[in-house]
Formats: sequence, C-alpha cells, structure tokens
Amino acid sequence: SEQSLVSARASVMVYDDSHKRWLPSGTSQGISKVHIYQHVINNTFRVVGRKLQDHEVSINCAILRGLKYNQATPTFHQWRDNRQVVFGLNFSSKEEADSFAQTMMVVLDTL
Ligand SMILES: CC(=O)N[C@@H](Cc1ccccc1Cl)C(=O)N1CCC[C@]12C=C[C@@H]1CC[C@@H](C(=O)N3CCC[C@@H]4C=C[C@H]5CC[C@@H](C(=O)O)N5C(=O)[C@H]43)N1C2=O
Repeated sequence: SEQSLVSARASVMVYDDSHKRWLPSGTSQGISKVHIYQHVINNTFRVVGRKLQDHEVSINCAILRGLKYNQATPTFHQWRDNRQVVFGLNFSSKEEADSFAQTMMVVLDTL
C-alpha cells in the first residue's frame, strides 16, 4: 500500500538541541537507504530510512504540509518534523541529494 517515489544513500542525523551537536540516528553510525514513500490509499507521504548494514530504521518521519526543507549544502539537507526534531541527511552523492530533494519538493507542492 506504500510505494517508494525515490531512494538515496545518506547518513541520517538528528540534532541534539541541548548539546548543540548532531548525532547519528539509531544505535550506530552508518549509511542508510532513505526512501520517500507514498501511501497510495490515503495519499500521505513519509521519509523512511534503514541502515544498509542491519536494516535498523534510522528515520520514519511524516511529510506534512508546511515542512521547510533546507538544502544547507549540495549534499546535506535538513528539516524539522512536527515535534520540532531536526533531521539531517548527509547524502553519499550530489546526484542522490538532487533527486531526493526534487521528489521532496514535488511532494510538498501536492500537500
Ligand atoms: C532557522 C533554522 O531553523 N535553521 C536551521 C536549519 C533550517 C533552516 C530552514 C528550515 C529548516 C531548518 Cl532545520 C539550522 O540552522 N539548524 C538546525 C539545527 C542545526 C542548525 C543550527 C545551528 C547549526 C550551525 C551550523 C549548522 C549546521 O549544522 N551545519 C552547517 C551547514 C551544513 C553542515 C553539514 C553537516 C552537518 C553534519 C555534522 C556537522 C558538521 O559538518 O560537522 N554539520 C553541520 O555543521 C551542518 N546548523 C544548523 O543547521
């Protein structure tokens, strides 16, 4: 019932506001395969990432109207979820960052 619109390799990070530093998301560092999934029945979207090594879920974040997607650098993009958690994606390549961002912008336009 969910289809992947785009996938990209990225290191998923979460910003620790209290210590002003980025932490790897999940129990270990490592590259994830990060998708934007569309739930076709209720037309909702989310970002889901799983570590390449052990398939641990590194991100599972709804894409909601009004999300501000910041392309801080060509390979590091970031946004706040609706609980104000800041996620960062450190992409493995500029090409993957571009295709992910392009799909994200299209999704945000349809919300
Ligand atoms: C208005 C607003 O909300 N602004 C938010 C951003 C935002 C804007 C608009 C909409 C949504 C959002 Cl979320 C904001 O500024 N935020 C969100 C939390 C963190 C941060 C605050 C302070 C620090 C200062 C430096 C900067 C930073 O984090 N980086 C610089 C650019 C890439 C650089 C790349 C990689 C990561 C990998 C580890 C660390 C490193 O390279 O070692 N690092 C970096 O250093 C990265 N910060 C931020 O991005």
